[in-house]
Amino acid sequence: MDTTTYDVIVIGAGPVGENAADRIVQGGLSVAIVERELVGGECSYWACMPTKALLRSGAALRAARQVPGAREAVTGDLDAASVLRRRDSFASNWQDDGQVAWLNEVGVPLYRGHGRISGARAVEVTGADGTTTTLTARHAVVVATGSGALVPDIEGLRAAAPWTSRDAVAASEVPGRLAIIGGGVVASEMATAFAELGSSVTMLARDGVLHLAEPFVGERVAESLRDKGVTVRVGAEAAAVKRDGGGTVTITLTSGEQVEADDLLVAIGRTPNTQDIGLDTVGLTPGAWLTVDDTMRVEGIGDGWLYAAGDVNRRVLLTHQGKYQARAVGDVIVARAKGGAVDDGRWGRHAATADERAVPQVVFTDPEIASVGLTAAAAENAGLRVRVVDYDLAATAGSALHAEGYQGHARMVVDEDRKVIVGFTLVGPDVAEMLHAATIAVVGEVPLDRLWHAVPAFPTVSEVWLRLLEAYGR
Ligand SMILES: Cc1cc2nc3c(=O)[nH]c(=O)nc-3n(C[C@H](O)[C@H](O)[C@H](O)COP(=O)(O)OP(=O)(O)OC[C@H]3O[C@@H](n4cnc5c(N)ncnc54)[C@H](O)[C@@H]3O)c2cc1C
Ligand SMILES: NC(=O)c1ccc[n+]([C@@H]2O[C@H](COP(=O)([O-])OP(=O)(O)OC[C@H]3O[C@@H](n4cnc5c(N)ncnc54)[C@H](O)[C@@H]3O)[C@@H](O)[C@H]2O)c1
Repeated sequence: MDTTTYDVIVIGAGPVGENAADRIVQGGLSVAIVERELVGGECSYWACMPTKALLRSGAALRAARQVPGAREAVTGDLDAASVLRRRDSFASNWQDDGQVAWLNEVGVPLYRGHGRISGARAVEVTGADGTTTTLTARHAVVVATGSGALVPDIEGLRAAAPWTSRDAVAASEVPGRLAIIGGGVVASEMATAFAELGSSVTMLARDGVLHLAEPFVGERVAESLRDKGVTVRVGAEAAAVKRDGGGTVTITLTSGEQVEADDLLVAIGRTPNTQDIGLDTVGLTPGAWLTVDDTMRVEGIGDGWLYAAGDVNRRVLLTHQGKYQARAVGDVIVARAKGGAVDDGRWGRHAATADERAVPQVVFTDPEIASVGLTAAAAENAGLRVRVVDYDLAATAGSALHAEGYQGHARMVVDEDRKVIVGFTLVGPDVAEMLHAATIAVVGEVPLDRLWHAVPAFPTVSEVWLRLLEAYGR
């Protein structure tokens, strides 16, 4: 058995592990990274990038069809084979050479294999050929092992070989009939993509469509899915699943009704990849999410050598937010190792403060949903004195130019005591790129009377900022 020592060991080379390692090297420490599958993680091969590639062609086609002049030039339907090929290229054909080359470039040695903590500051790596290498860390171990799809205990479900998000994202064919259990982000995006690619989709949205967002979000996405021919069944819950010899899947609902499909996607959330990473060797529970403080240090570990960033700590299951945590964790490990000052107060360099109240997210459905911070309901639940201002995005000059029949909506949630925006939601075509202005307003806690002087250019959809402030009373 080979034993090698580094300042820091990172387990998991997804976007978060890669970024943490990079930051640690930039800080002047040595670091090794352990990866059991593909360097780049879920996001690169089975999540963010390939899903957005699956959705982009449909969005481009819709956009062209909404503008006279361009509309006449578009004569056919989506070419599914071509969409899938483009998806393949955005998943780098499930090869990680490019990302491995990047690790080499930044000076991070890669250990391929399954990583397990084997005691304080020790990680055992088991390679595909069964050989083991023990890595020891002088300062810290960072767990960035991410999450996997959660499959519920529904009678017959596992035996029916359902799709998880990985299967949907990497599908080589478009199923004739696709049923989806779930009404969240994966379910909504995949229902959009497969409906546009030609599947007949049934969505079993037990708790509603995107039900944690502002209420108008789910309403608009559900309406648009129905317009695409998707059967959206809010409140429907699967009780049993069976796949027959011919391959047809039958889902029996708790109401007794049955839904038939060729494939069934389960998209009801995630489970942490912590079942087999040696948590028991340091007194933690295998299979549990890792609870961390604002510097991503795992709670309950002796002298604090263990950190967890990204999906695995459950703070926010988004790539950009995980990478933000990775920057904080990389920098704080370096600071602590070198005896430097630790800036872990609110909005400090070593704290992922934005995770609490300023998380931006774009859901690439039709219409797109772009949101940051708290919904009105969440702000009220947090005890804030809230004022909600709504505006019809279609009433801006920019939106009329952008597309014929543009439909959209904006909501600004104001903390009345501080006169700052704490939440912002946009629904409409191409609103994704408008989100960052709202993120800056929320994170910067920009007072509304100063925001008045941030004048949106004419004629853009961003003029909604002016209209919202006028509606507020400026
Ligand atoms: C379908 C889908 C679409 C998504 N779309 C978006 C989006 O558009 N935008 C967005 O921001 N987020 C999106 N997400 C969420 C995003 O994918 C995750 O938040 C992100 O991948 C988390 O990064 P991570 O590095 O924490 O984990 P992961 O990306 O899961 O990477 C963890 C890595 O650790 C490795 N690993 C695990 N255990 C071990 C072990 N014991 N030893 C060695 N290696 C190990 C894994 O192989 C993996 O490579 C999407 C998620 C899904 C499922
Ligand atoms: N564009 C993006 O940012 C993007 C895209 C896809 C995924 N993601 C991330 O990936 C994560 C996983 O997405 P997801 O859609 O799997 O989870 P989710 O948490 O977004 O949605 C899960 C849905 O399943 C429902 N549900 C839970 N248990 C159920 C059950 N037993 N039966 C039926 N329905 C049930 C919930 O009510 C919810 O609507 C999300 O946290 C999200 O942040 C992000």
